[in-house]
Amino acid sequence: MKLSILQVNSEDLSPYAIVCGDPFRAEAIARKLDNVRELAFSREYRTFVGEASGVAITVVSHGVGSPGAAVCFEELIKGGVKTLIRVGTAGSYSADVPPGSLVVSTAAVREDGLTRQLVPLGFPAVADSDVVQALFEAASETDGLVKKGITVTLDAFFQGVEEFPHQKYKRAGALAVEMEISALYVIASLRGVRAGAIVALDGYADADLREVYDPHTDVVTGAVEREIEAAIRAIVKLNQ
Ligand SMILES: O=P(O)(O)O[C@H]1O[C@H](CO)[C@@H](O)[C@H]1O
Ligand SMILES: O=c1cc[nH]c(=O)[nH]1
Repeated sequence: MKLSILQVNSEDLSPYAIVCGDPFRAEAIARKLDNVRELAFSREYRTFVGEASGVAITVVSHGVGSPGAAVCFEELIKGGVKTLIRVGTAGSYSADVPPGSLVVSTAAVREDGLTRQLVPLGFPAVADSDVVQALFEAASETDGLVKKGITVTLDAFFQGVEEFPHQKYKRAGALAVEMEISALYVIASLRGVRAGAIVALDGYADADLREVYDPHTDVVTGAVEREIEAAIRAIVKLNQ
Protein backbone atom coordinates (compact mmCIF):
# COMPACT_ATOMS: atom_id res chain seq x y z
CA MET A 1 0.00 0.00 0.00
CA LYS A 2 1.32 3.45 -0.94
CA LEU A 3 1.02 5.91 1.97
CA SER A 4 -0.39 8.98 0.29
CA ILE A 5 1.26 11.74 2.33
CA LEU A 6 4.60 10.13 3.23
CA GLN A 7 4.77 8.77 -0.36
CA VAL A 8 6.24 5.50 0.88
CA ASN A 9 5.21 1.89 0.20
CA SER A 10 4.17 0.27 3.47
CA GLU A 11 6.03 -2.92 2.42
CA ASP A 12 9.30 -0.97 2.78
CA LEU A 13 8.64 0.09 6.40
CA SER A 14 9.89 -1.79 9.46
CA PRO A 15 7.92 -2.38 12.69
CA TYR A 16 10.29 0.02 14.53
CA ALA A 17 10.40 3.73 13.68
CA ILE A 18 12.43 6.65 14.96
CA VAL A 19 10.70 9.98 14.33
CA CYS A 20 12.08 13.50 14.69
CA GLY A 21 11.09 17.02 13.67
CA ASP A 22 13.97 17.97 11.40
CA PRO A 23 14.53 16.25 8.00
CA PHE A 24 18.29 16.85 8.44
CA ARG A 25 18.21 15.08 11.81
CA ALA A 26 16.43 12.16 10.10
CA GLU A 27 19.38 11.98 7.70
CA ALA A 28 21.86 12.15 10.61
CA ILE A 29 20.04 9.28 12.35
CA ALA A 30 19.90 7.24 9.14
CA ARG A 31 23.67 7.67 8.67
CA LYS A 32 24.20 5.69 11.90
CA LEU A 33 22.41 2.66 10.42
CA ASP A 34 23.67 -0.06 8.09
CA ASN A 35 22.28 -0.70 4.59
CA VAL A 36 20.44 2.65 4.54
CA ARG A 37 18.03 3.61 1.77
CA GLU A 38 16.14 6.90 1.42
CA LEU A 39 12.54 6.03 0.53
CA ALA A 40 10.95 9.44 0.03
CA PHE A 41 11.11 13.15 0.80
CA SER A 42 7.56 14.49 0.60
CA ARG A 43 6.68 17.86 2.23
CA GLU A 44 8.50 17.83 5.63
CA TYR A 45 8.42 14.03 5.78
CA ARG A 46 11.76 12.44 4.87
CA THR A 47 11.85 8.66 5.21
CA PHE A 48 14.80 6.28 5.42
CA VAL A 49 15.15 2.59 6.27
CA GLY A 50 18.26 0.89 7.58
CA GLU A 51 19.45 -1.62 10.15
CA ALA A 52 21.14 -1.66 13.56
CA SER A 53 22.56 -4.99 14.78
CA GLY A 54 20.35 -6.67 12.18
CA VAL A 55 17.13 -4.93 13.34
CA ALA A 56 15.33 -2.99 10.60
CA ILE A 57 14.55 0.61 11.58
CA THR A 58 12.55 3.26 9.73
CA VAL A 59 13.51 6.91 10.30
CA VAL A 60 11.07 9.70 9.42
CA SER A 61 10.97 13.46 9.98
CA HIS A 62 7.58 14.81 11.08
CA GLY A 63 8.15 18.58 10.99
CA VAL A 64 7.21 21.11 13.68
CA GLY A 65 3.91 20.89 15.55
CA SER A 66 1.34 18.26 16.47
CA PRO A 67 -1.08 18.41 13.49
CA GLY A 68 1.62 17.75 10.87
CA ALA A 69 3.36 15.21 13.09
CA ALA A 70 0.07 13.39 13.67
CA VAL A 71 -0.27 12.82 9.92
CA CYS A 72 3.14 11.15 9.95
CA PHE A 73 2.37 9.00 13.03
CA GLU A 74 -1.01 7.90 11.64
CA GLU A 75 0.42 6.93 8.24
CA LEU A 76 3.34 5.03 9.80
CA ILE A 77 0.92 3.05 11.98
CA LYS A 78 -1.36 2.43 9.00
CA GLY A 79 1.75 1.15 7.20
CA GLY A 80 2.48 -1.42 9.94
CA VAL A 81 4.81 0.39 12.38
CA LYS A 82 4.31 -1.00 15.90
CA THR A 83 6.87 0.94 17.98
CA LEU A 84 7.58 4.67 17.54
CA ILE A 85 10.32 6.60 19.31
CA ARG A 86 10.53 10.38 19.02
CA VAL A 87 14.04 11.84 19.15
CA GLY A 88 13.50 15.56 19.69
CA THR A 89 14.62 18.77 21.34
CA ALA A 90 12.88 20.60 24.18
CA GLY A 91 13.24 23.61 26.44
CA SER A 92 14.15 22.88 30.06
CA TYR A 93 12.02 23.90 33.05
CA SER A 94 14.67 23.26 35.68
CA ALA A 95 18.32 23.94 36.47
CA ASP A 96 18.42 20.26 37.55
CA VAL A 97 18.26 19.42 33.83
CA PRO A 98 20.42 22.08 32.14
CA PRO A 99 20.83 22.44 28.35
CA GLY A 100 22.70 19.40 27.05
CA SER A 101 20.78 16.99 29.33
CA LEU A 102 18.44 14.28 28.04
CA VAL A 103 14.88 13.67 29.25
CA VAL A 104 12.90 10.49 28.59
CA SER A 105 9.23 11.53 28.53
CA THR A 106 7.04 9.26 30.68
CA ALA A 107 3.90 11.27 29.88
CA ALA A 108 2.98 14.56 28.20
CA VAL A 109 0.71 17.40 29.27
CA ARG A 110 -1.80 17.92 26.45
CA GLU A 111 -1.42 21.66 25.81
CA ASP A 112 -1.76 20.96 22.08
CA GLY A 113 -4.83 21.76 20.00
CA LEU A 114 -4.87 18.48 18.05
CA THR A 115 -5.49 15.75 20.62
CA ARG A 116 -8.59 17.43 22.07
CA GLN A 117 -10.11 16.86 18.62
CA LEU A 118 -9.36 13.11 18.97
CA VAL A 119 -10.13 12.17 22.60
CA PRO A 120 -11.64 13.84 25.70
CA LEU A 121 -9.32 16.10 27.72
CA GLY A 122 -9.20 13.64 30.64
CA PHE A 123 -7.56 10.99 28.45
CA PRO A 124 -3.86 10.71 29.39
CA ALA A 125 -0.94 11.02 26.98
CA VAL A 126 1.37 8.32 28.31
CA ALA A 127 4.42 6.51 27.01
CA ASP A 128 4.73 2.73 26.82
CA SER A 129 6.60 1.60 29.95
CA ASP A 130 8.83 -0.91 28.10
CA VAL A 131 9.90 1.78 25.64
CA VAL A 132 10.60 4.23 28.51
CA GLN A 133 12.72 1.62 30.30
CA ALA A 134 14.69 0.72 27.18
CA LEU A 135 15.28 4.40 26.34
CA PHE A 136 16.30 5.29 29.90
CA GLU A 137 18.70 2.35 30.17
CA ALA A 138 20.25 3.10 26.78
CA ALA A 139 20.53 6.84 27.49
CA SER A 140 22.10 6.14 30.90
CA GLU A 141 24.87 4.23 29.09
CA THR A 142 25.84 7.45 27.23
CA ASP A 143 28.12 10.08 28.71
CA GLY A 144 25.92 12.78 30.30
CA LEU A 145 22.88 13.57 32.41
CA VAL A 146 19.59 11.77 31.70
CA LYS A 147 16.32 12.03 33.65
CA LYS A 148 12.86 10.67 33.08
CA GLY A 149 9.64 12.50 33.81
CA ILE A 150 6.67 14.46 32.53
CA THR A 151 7.05 16.79 29.54
CA VAL A 152 4.66 19.44 28.23
CA THR A 153 3.49 19.61 24.61
CA LEU A 154 2.53 23.15 23.59
CA ASP A 155 1.60 24.50 20.14
CA ALA A 156 2.95 28.03 20.62
CA PHE A 157 6.69 28.48 20.27
CA PHE A 158 6.83 32.30 20.41
CA GLN A 159 4.73 34.14 22.96
CA GLY A 160 1.76 36.35 22.08
CA VAL A 161 -0.22 38.41 24.59
CA GLU A 162 -1.31 35.33 26.57
CA GLU A 163 1.01 34.03 29.31
CA PHE A 164 2.78 30.77 28.54
CA PRO A 165 1.75 28.04 31.05
CA HIS A 166 5.42 27.21 31.83
CA GLN A 167 5.46 28.39 35.46
CA LYS A 168 2.50 26.29 36.58
CA TYR A 169 3.75 23.11 34.91
CA LYS A 170 7.23 23.72 36.26
CA ARG A 171 5.76 24.03 39.79
CA ALA A 172 3.80 20.81 39.15
CA GLY A 173 7.06 19.00 38.37
CA ALA A 174 7.21 18.86 34.57
CA LEU A 175 10.78 18.81 33.27
CA ALA A 176 10.61 20.30 29.77
CA VAL A 177 8.44 21.59 26.93
CA GLU A 178 8.30 20.66 23.25
CA MET A 179 5.63 20.45 20.52
CA GLU A 180 4.66 16.87 19.47
CA ILE A 181 4.93 14.20 22.19
CA SER A 182 1.29 14.39 23.40
CA ALA A 183 0.10 13.76 19.83
CA LEU A 184 2.42 10.76 19.55
CA TYR A 185 1.27 9.24 22.86
CA VAL A 186 -2.46 9.77 22.31
CA ILE A 187 -2.35 8.42 18.75
CA ALA A 188 -0.26 5.41 19.85
CA SER A 189 -2.85 4.61 22.57
CA LEU A 190 -5.76 5.06 20.15
CA ARG A 191 -4.20 2.79 17.53
CA GLY A 192 -2.80 0.17 19.95
CA VAL A 193 0.93 0.59 19.31
CA ARG A 194 3.91 1.43 21.57
CA ALA A 195 5.52 4.87 21.76
CA GLY A 196 8.19 6.67 23.72
CA ALA A 197 10.23 9.85 23.39
CA ILE A 198 13.61 11.23 24.34
CA VAL A 199 14.50 14.92 24.08
CA ALA A 200 17.77 16.84 24.17
CA LEU A 201 17.39 20.08 26.14
CA ASP A 202 18.43 23.11 24.09
CA GLY A 203 17.82 26.01 26.51
CA TYR A 204 15.52 27.20 29.27
CA ALA A 205 11.88 27.51 28.24
CA ASP A 206 10.86 30.33 30.54
CA ALA A 207 13.44 32.72 29.08
CA ASP A 208 12.40 34.91 26.11
CA LEU A 209 12.89 32.37 23.31
CA ARG A 210 13.06 35.00 20.56
CA GLU A 211 16.30 36.40 21.95
CA VAL A 212 18.11 33.46 23.48
CA TYR A 213 16.95 30.32 21.65
CA ASP A 214 19.92 28.70 19.89
CA PRO A 215 19.62 24.97 19.22
CA HIS A 216 22.90 24.96 17.24
CA THR A 217 25.45 25.01 20.09
CA ASP A 218 28.04 22.26 20.64
CA VAL A 219 26.30 21.27 23.87
CA VAL A 220 23.00 20.67 22.06
CA THR A 221 24.69 18.90 19.14
CA GLY A 222 26.40 16.56 21.63
CA ALA A 223 23.11 15.82 23.41
CA VAL A 224 21.35 15.11 20.11
CA GLU A 225 24.14 12.65 19.22
CA ARG A 226 23.62 10.92 22.59
CA GLU A 227 19.85 10.65 22.18
CA ILE A 228 20.21 9.23 18.67
CA GLU A 229 22.59 6.59 19.99
CA ALA A 230 20.17 5.86 22.86
CA ALA A 231 17.12 5.51 20.60
CA ILE A 232 18.91 3.08 18.26
CA ARG A 233 20.20 1.01 21.20
CA ALA A 234 16.75 1.04 22.81
CA ILE A 235 15.22 -0.46 19.68
CA VAL A 236 17.86 -3.19 19.59
CA LYS A 237 17.10 -3.93 23.29
CA LEU A 238 13.33 -3.96 22.66
CA ASN A 239 13.82 -6.45 19.83
CA GLN A 240 15.70 -8.95 22.06
O1 LIG B 1 13.76 19.12 17.47
P1 LIG B 1 12.35 18.71 17.13
O2 LIG B 1 12.19 17.26 16.99
O3 LIG B 1 11.81 19.43 15.91
O4 LIG B 1 11.47 19.20 18.40
C1 LIG B 1 11.33 20.53 18.86
O5 LIG B 1 11.88 21.53 18.03
C2 LIG B 1 10.86 22.20 17.26
C3 LIG B 1 10.85 23.64 17.64
O6 LIG B 1 12.05 24.24 17.28
C4 LIG B 1 9.56 21.52 17.62
O7 LIG B 1 9.30 20.52 16.65
C5 LIG B 1 9.87 20.93 18.97
O8 LIG B 1 9.05 19.89 19.41
O1 LIG C 1 9.41 23.48 21.58
C1 LIG C 1 10.57 23.70 21.96
C2 LIG C 1 11.66 22.97 21.45
C3 LIG C 1 12.92 23.25 21.88
N1 LIG C 1 13.10 24.22 22.81
C4 LIG C 1 12.06 24.92 23.31
O2 LIG C 1 12.25 25.81 24.15
N2 LIG C 1 10.82 24.64 22.87
